Amino acid sequence: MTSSTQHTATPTSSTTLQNDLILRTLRGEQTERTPVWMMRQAGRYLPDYIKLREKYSFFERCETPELATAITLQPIDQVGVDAAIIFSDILVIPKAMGLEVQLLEGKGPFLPEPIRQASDLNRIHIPDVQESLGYVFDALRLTKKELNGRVPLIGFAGAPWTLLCYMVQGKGSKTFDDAKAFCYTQPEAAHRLLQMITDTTIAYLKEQVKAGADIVQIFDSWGGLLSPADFENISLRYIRQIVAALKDEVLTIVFAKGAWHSLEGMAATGAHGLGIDWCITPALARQMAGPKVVLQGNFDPAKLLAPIPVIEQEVTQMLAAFGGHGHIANLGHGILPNVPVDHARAFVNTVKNYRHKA
Ligand SMILES: Cc1c2[nH]c(c1CCC(=O)O)Cc1[nH]c(c(CCC(=O)O)c1C)Cc1[nH]c(c(CCC(=O)O)c1C)Cc1[nH]c(c(C)c1CCC(=O)O)C2
Repeated sequence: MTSSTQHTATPTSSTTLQNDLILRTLRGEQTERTPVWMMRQAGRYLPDYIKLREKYSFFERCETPELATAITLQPIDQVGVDAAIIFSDILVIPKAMGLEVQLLEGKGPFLPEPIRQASDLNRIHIPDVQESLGYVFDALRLTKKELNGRVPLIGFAGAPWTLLCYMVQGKGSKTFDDAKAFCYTQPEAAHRLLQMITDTTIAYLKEQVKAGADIVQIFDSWGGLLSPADFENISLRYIRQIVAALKDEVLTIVFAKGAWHSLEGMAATGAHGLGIDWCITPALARQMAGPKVVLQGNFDPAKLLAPIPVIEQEVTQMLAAFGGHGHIANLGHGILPNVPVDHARAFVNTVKNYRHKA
């Protein structure tokens, strides 16, 4: 292990990294093979994670840097992905802003006192991120040290719209209709909330970069619930602010699930990479996003439940469809909890063994 002094981030330099494939890809360089990682790779489907879950609550796991680091490293050691993503959650932001957030076993997030009207905004604030989220930065620093240059480290945050969904609805939902109703009936309060989340997220991600994140990804898991016009007005305009504030300091990836209609607008934010799900072909995504931006995705996570030979065949087809350049192999959404570890490994190894024919 290297020195115990604090890590000084050098986000654009990869000289100390043994595997910098994903960084070079995001910078637009041609690489010897396609890099690969999996959204939600830390946790859920890994037996060692499930053991930790019996001993510590979800937020204990997030807030104890030694636990967060151990969980972050599990897929590096056990599945062989080309990047680590810090173990944390998008809901640490609503918590830091002053809302109570619970994670109910088997049920998901629960916020007992959600935001429902303008006066509720008095209950939340833009936090000092060092004070309220210092544990995330500690976890990033410790993970960076433990990784010892093996692979780059990805930091992340939820997009403001996706965080509003949980802060207003108070729990998971297929439609987030209370969150939408809030935006459509009280637009002034909704935009005030979105701006507060945006300001917090910018400060938060900047500190993640200082603590060692080589890449930051913005997860807009519920972007696809909005019409193209509403996506622009409620989601993309805030993502644009976040990317603008970060893109000269760190490599950025925007993943707005289901919002493929706005790939052109997302590319125009200047993000280095855009995540896509399995409901769009690589060719159409490339056409919409333009030639420059890197595309990340887009394997259907449920297909990891298929037999291994099927996974190998379908991953090979996906890689061919992306054409070899400007692509980071990933799933089109998070890995499912019931995926066998050797199926996840088959996904990763198929990418690693594939060579695109010139
Ligand atoms: C919407 C969202 C959340 N959290 C996240 C998103 C965006 C990505 C997506 O759409 O999947 C992001 C997230 N959550 C977690 C990570 C860790 C890093 C990684 O492995 O990618 C990341 C990147 C850990 C977690 N966050 C959570 C778990 C599972 C809880 C547990 O294992 O006890 C993990 C490993 C809990 C969580 N947190 C959230 C939900 C809906 C749930 C419950 C259902 C679920 O398991 O996904 C909110």
